[in-house]
Formats: sequence, C-alpha cells, structure tokens
Amino acid sequence: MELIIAKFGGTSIGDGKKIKKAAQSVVNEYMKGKKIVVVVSAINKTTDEFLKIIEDSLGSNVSDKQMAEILSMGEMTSVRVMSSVIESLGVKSEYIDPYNELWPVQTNNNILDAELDIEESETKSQEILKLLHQGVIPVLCGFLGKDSDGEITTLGRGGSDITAFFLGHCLNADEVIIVTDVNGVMSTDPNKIQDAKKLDKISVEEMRDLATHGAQVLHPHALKYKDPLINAKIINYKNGDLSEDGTEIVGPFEGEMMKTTILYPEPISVVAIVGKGMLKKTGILSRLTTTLAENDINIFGISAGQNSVTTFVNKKYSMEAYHLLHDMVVDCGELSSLSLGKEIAMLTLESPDFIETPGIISDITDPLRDNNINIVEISSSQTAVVVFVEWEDGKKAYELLKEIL
Ligand SMILES: Nc1ncnc2c1ncn2[C@@H]1O[C@H](COP(=O)(O)OP(=O)(O)O)[C@@H](O)[C@H]1O
Ligand SMILES: N[C@@H](CC(=O)OP(=O)(O)O)C(=O)O
Repeated sequence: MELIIAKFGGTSIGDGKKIKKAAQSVVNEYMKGKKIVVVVSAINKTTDEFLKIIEDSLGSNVSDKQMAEILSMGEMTSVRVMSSVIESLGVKSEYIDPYNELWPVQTNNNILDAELDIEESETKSQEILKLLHQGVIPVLCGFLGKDSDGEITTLGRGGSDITAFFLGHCLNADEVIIVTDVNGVMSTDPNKIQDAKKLDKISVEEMRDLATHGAQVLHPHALKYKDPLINAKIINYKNGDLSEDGTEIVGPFEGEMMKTTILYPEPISVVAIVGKGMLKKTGILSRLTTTLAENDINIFGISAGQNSVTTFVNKKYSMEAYHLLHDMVVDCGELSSLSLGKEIAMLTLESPDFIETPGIISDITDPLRDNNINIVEISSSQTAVVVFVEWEDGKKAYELLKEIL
C-alpha cells in the first residue's frame, strides 16, 4: 500500500478554514487506500510571534532550553488541532509530539540547531509503521526533535521540511508532499516578480542550490534525506488536493547523497586580461563572454578582480580564444593586455554539507599544500568548490581531494 508523507507549512494551515481544507485533503487520500503521515509546522506566523514575545520580554536573557520549549508550543498546538480535525472527519488520528513515547526524531543536544541522530531515529520510526497498519493517521510536529536527555530540540528555522524528508527516508515512503502557499517551485519568488512561471520539474541538485541561495520554498538541508526512489513534489494548499501535480523534485541522480569529486579529464587553459579599474567599466564581462559564445567556446570558470579578469577554457580552444580576446582587447580601448597561461587541471568538489562545514576550504587546501601542490585558482559556492592546479598535479590532487568527502 502506498505511503505518503504530507507536510503542511505554516501558511497552508494559517486559520481554521485552511486547517479543515488540509485535513480533508489528507482524509481524501486515506480514502483512496493510501497510508499517510502528516507533518505540520506551527500555525501561520506563530514561531515569528513567539520570537518577538521572547525578544520583547526576555531579550537575551533566555536559555536555549527555554527558547526551544517556548517555540515548540507552535507545533505542539498545530498537531493537536490537525489531529482533532481529521478525527472530526471520521478517521482515526493520533498526534505525536516529542513527549509521546512514539516520537521518532532523535537529535544531538545542539538545542536550537540540532543535528539528526539518523540510526536512532530510523529505529524509533518503526513504531509509526505500527500505527499506520492500524489505520491511524499519525500527525507529527515538524521542526522539533528530542535529544538523548529527553529535552526538546529544534532543527532550525524552516526545519519542518527536514522533518518531512527525513521521515520519508526513515519510513521508506513512496512520496513526500510539501504543501505551501505557492503553486510549486517557480522561475523566481512569485511574491517578488508576479509573472513568475511554475516549473513542472526541478532536480534535487538545482533545488538544493536555489534553496541555499535563499529561496525559502524548501529548506536546503531537507534534500539531504531525499532518496532517489522516493517521489517528491511541492504543491499549493489552495486546491485542497494532494494529488495535484505542482512541481516534482527529481533525483538525486549520481553519487551517494550528491557528494562528488571530479577531475575534468582534459587540460584547461587560463586567459588573463588586464586593464586598469576594469570592474568599474560597464559591459566588459559581457563583451568577453559574448565573444567566446559567438564562437562556440565554453567558459569553465571566470574570476574578476579590480584590474584583471581570468577566464578558463578547454585547452583545445585556447589559441582561438586567445586570438579572439586579443582582438577584443585592442578594439576595446579600455583594456591593456592579455596573456595565455599554461595548461591546468580542474577539480570540482560538490557536497550539500559544505554549507554547514566550517573550515572546508582549509580542509581542501591543507593536503594540497602538504604535498607541494600549487593552487592556481580556487572558487567556492555554498555547495561546490572548484580548484585549479598545474596539469601535472591533477591526478595527485584528485587522489588527495577525494578523501575529503
Ligand atoms: N523560486 C521560488 N518558487 C516558489 N516560491 C518561492 C521561490 N523563492 C522563494 N519563494 C517563497 O517561498 C515561500 C514559501 O515558503 P515558506 O513561506 O517557508 O512556506 P511554508 O510556510 O509553507 O513553509 C513562498 O511564499 C515564496 O514567497
Ligand atoms: N515553525 C517553524 C518551522 C517551519 O518549518 O515552518 P514553515 O514550514 O512554516 O516554514 C518556523 O517557522 O521556522
């Protein structure tokens, strides 16, 4: 029998009518013969309101334990309301909060930004399966955890998405459905640009990058627990239909939990262009990229400083790029000179954990330094680090860096 996890964000259970619509949508799926686990956030902006009350009444005079206990009341309330409304619609339901002996989400004791204890939670989750077999709809608090001392912890703001995907993993669910206040993942935040378009599909890798750059439609850490075989989608609460399409999140496609180290198999060349104060001049980068694009030359990386821009291209096309960019420099008048460097190797390290790993750059650079490997250039984002080294050091660097992930 199909098992789904349905997570309702604060806005989708923002008032009594919305809660009733949400509960009805759950019951409708149950009536189709599906097993369903419900995860709820705090009603509407309750967590923000609690934070304001704490700020105004206690300032900084509040312990992490007190903070977690106060904030937890948001989800403690919403599970009780949701479960009662489901029961009022004629289906057995049980709310499960961290004080309940069936509570599955175990964490470490980093109270306000707790990390999941995966093994312990996997074991505890099996109790939830028993409830499902009895035909009960369990309703669990999102965002909350419990540490080994039995204290309440929280998974950080927006953490209910983590709860949903993590339970999906622990219970080996068929699908995780995130119910929110937009039609799915859009071409941008629809509250900022109104004619944003809905995407039918997005990959885990793209969604993770979008989320780490601030699109709060999904918590960036939630996708760490998205197993490739578990379907996932983001839908709007407005239609009250958990079967609607929304945006499907597909993947991850390669590598365990998307951690990879790749050595690009061909040599890369660097073309460096200098020009005084070039970043203050408009259109230089666009001219450079257009010149190469019009000649079908792919750019692997680009880094810009006050007086220079370095561009990384496949060595095969480097002479052509060099000549094209030389013509551009001479023609432009605002640039001085350019040089073509020797061949280098490009290594890309990707991991969703980078965002929360202090010192990751030194973890990467230390072994290279210890082995006398010079870094020609390095660039980093929240989930990827790209390192350029001399071509002859490429393989050795790859062996060292693949140990890091
Ligand atoms: N690319 C995007 N697509 C859809 N929504 C986005 C995007 N970027 C940002 N958002 C915002 O994410 C919000 C939904 O997240 P959130 O407010 O945390 O919902 P919930 O309370 O359901 O968890 C939307 O209201 C929208 O403003
Ligand atoms: N209530 C918590 C957890 C959460 O995930 O909320 P939402 O799903 O509404 O973003 C918060 O506001 O941070």
